[in-house]
Formats: sequence, structure tokens, C-alpha cells
Amino acid sequence: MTTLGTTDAPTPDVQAPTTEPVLAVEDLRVRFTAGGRHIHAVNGLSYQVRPGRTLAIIGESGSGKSVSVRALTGLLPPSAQISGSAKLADTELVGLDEPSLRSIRGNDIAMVFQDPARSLNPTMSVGAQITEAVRMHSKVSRQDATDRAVELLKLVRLPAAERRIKDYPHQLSGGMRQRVMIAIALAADPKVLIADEATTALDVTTQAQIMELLVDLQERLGTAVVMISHDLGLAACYAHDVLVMYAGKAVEQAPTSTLFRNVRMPYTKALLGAIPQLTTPSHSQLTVVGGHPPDLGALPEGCPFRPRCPRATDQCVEEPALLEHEPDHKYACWHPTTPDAGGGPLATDHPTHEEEPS
Ligand SMILES: Nc1ncnc2c1ncn2[C@@H]1O[C@H](COP(=O)(O)OP(=O)(O)OP(=O)(O)O)[C@@H](O)[C@H]1O
Repeated sequence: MTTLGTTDAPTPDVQAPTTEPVLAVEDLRVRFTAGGRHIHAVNGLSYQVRPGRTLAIIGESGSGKSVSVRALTGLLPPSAQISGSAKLADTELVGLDEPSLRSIRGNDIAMVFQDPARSLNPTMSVGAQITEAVRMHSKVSRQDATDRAVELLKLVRLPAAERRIKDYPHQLSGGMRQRVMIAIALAADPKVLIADEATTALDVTTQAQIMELLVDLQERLGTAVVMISHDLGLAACYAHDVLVMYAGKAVEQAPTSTLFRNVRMPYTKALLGAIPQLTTPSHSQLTVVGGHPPDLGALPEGCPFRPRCPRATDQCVEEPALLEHEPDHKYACWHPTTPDAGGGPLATDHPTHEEEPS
């Protein structure tokens, strides 16, 4: 879990950019049918990402984050029914045939996942793997591809790139392997980079280094980044915009500084309460989001967070729409929190837990 304020990463700016979005998702829905049950994994998600910007999609495990981005790149099984719209510049991705999606996946949209050890081929040197990625995207000689591979490894700041290029994945640390994955992702010069829990498996220091690398590359290359995480602290440090997801829906959405200045959705508040602060005394209580995430095959009537929310009333049986209640700040809640409402524990069946003595 990230500790807020532990990095020197640049604070994302607040200015709304004027460039056109490179990725525009509108009312995206994904449904699986398994064992006669319909699982509504993504239920009407809409967002836009502009070049050079980072959107963080945040939520607990099972809230539909990964499915929502895999739906854009054809990485879901055929049982997934996808509807709505997802435009990469002028290209509609929903309904696109598999060969076209494969080409987009290799070129315009790149993905970096949580576990580089599983994504890399253990029997090939990292150089061979990057070279292969370079040659998939451009017709260059083997030597030029190798030179480009070294360049990419330098770009992702892998120490001693010329020597390391001959290493096999098991010879590298977790952070180095993730740098190699980012180099492979950048081989195609993608318009959009999706980082799906890309730093979750790393220790806090390496996590910060990799995130700072992504920020730096983004500034230099102008790539749009969609960052998937369960960690609101990571979003606070590195994203320009935040979309908080619950039960396959966006429940709060705003530029990062707007959201953190004035969190309105009780669920977001609970996620915030679960982040340790530098000022948190070592024996103090951390809050957790109590209760259980909803069964996406049997969503409750009305607000999906209702069963876990201490602010819920009878009104919440009617589902609140995601509306722009304040400038640039959308949330779906009948009883939003106020700035001084505190981030305390929400539900009662999972009380607070003791932080481990340090
Ligand atoms: N192939 C599938 N068939 C049926 N249900 C699926 C399939 N893939 C995902 N799901 C369901 O979709 C829901 C959302 O999954 P998703 O992986 O997007 O969650 P997430 O928010 O990314 O969580 P995590 O961080 O744990 O990956 C889950 O309930 C999951 O069980």
C-alpha cells in the first residue's frame, strides 16, 4: 500500500488540456454469462483520456477495473458481451474484428501488467524479447532493432543497458523486469499505455521509481496513460484524473486535486481512510472498507454501495445517477459526505484493524 507523500513526483497539474482525447469511452458495458448467471462486470463506464494525461481507475478487487480495459483491447474471452463505445482517436474499438484489435493492441495501445515474471519469456534474453517487439512494429534490420532495444532500455533507465540486454528475466530484480516490460510496451510508440496494477507487486521504493519513470516517459513521449489500481494513494501522487469504480460503475470522477480536496462519495472516503499517512502513529487504527464487495451477478437494488454505507437511507433504493454536481466533479450519491465528515469506517461487520507495530 502506498504511503502518501513519500515521493518527489511532480504534482499533476489541474489545468484542463485543450487537446482532443485520444481515448473516449462512452457507456461501456461488459457482461459475462457463466453457469446460467449474468455477471455485470462493467455497467456503463464513460471517460476520456487526452495525450500526456494519466487517468487512474481505482476500486477494490472485483470492481471491474481490469475487465473494463481488457474490453478495449480484445483481451476478454468470447463469452464477454461488450456494448457501448470506446474510440481510439477515430477508430471504434467495440465490435472491431480480432485481427484489427490485435494490431491496435500491438501498436496503438500497450499494456503493462502486475507480474512481469509471467509476461516475460523465461527462455529468451530480455534483449531478444525487446528486439522481437521492435521488429513486430517496424521493418528494421536485426542490428537496428538491437540498437533500438538498447535505446529503449536506457529510456526506462535500466542500469548498464548494453550488458543487461543479454540477461534472462530471472537474472533481473522485479523492478528491472517491470522496466523491461515498459520498454517492450514502448517499442511500438503507443498512443495509450494501460498500466494494470503495474507496480502492485513491487516494494514501496521500487513502486515509486517505476511510477516516476512512467510520469517522466509520459511527459517526454506524450503518451496517454490509464492506470488501474486499488490504491487511491497512488492515484493521488501520479494521476491527473481519477475515476473511482464500484460494482462496474464510476461512482466518483474528477481531476485529482478536485477529488482529494473534496471527496464526496462515501465509498471513496472509505478508500481514503484505508491509506496510511506519514503522520499516522504506528500503533493507531487504520480504517478498512467494511463489508463485502457486491456479487456482480446479483447487484442490490438502487445504489450498489447501499448495503455497506452508513449514510444510506430509504432514498438509496433508487439508484443515484453519476452527475456533475460541482464543476468538473461527478458523483453518484444521494447523501454525499462533507469535507469535515471524516473518513471513518463505514460498515460494521469488518471493524478497524490494528496496524502492525513497525
Ligand atoms: N471470464 C470471466 N467470466 C466470468 N466473470 C468474469 C470473467 N472475468 C472477470 N469476471 C468477473 O468480472 C468481475 C470484475 O473483474 P475484474 O478483474 O475486472 O476486477 P478488478 O476490479 O480488476 O479486480 P482485481 O484487482 O482483483 O483484478 C469479477 O467479479 C470477475 O469475477
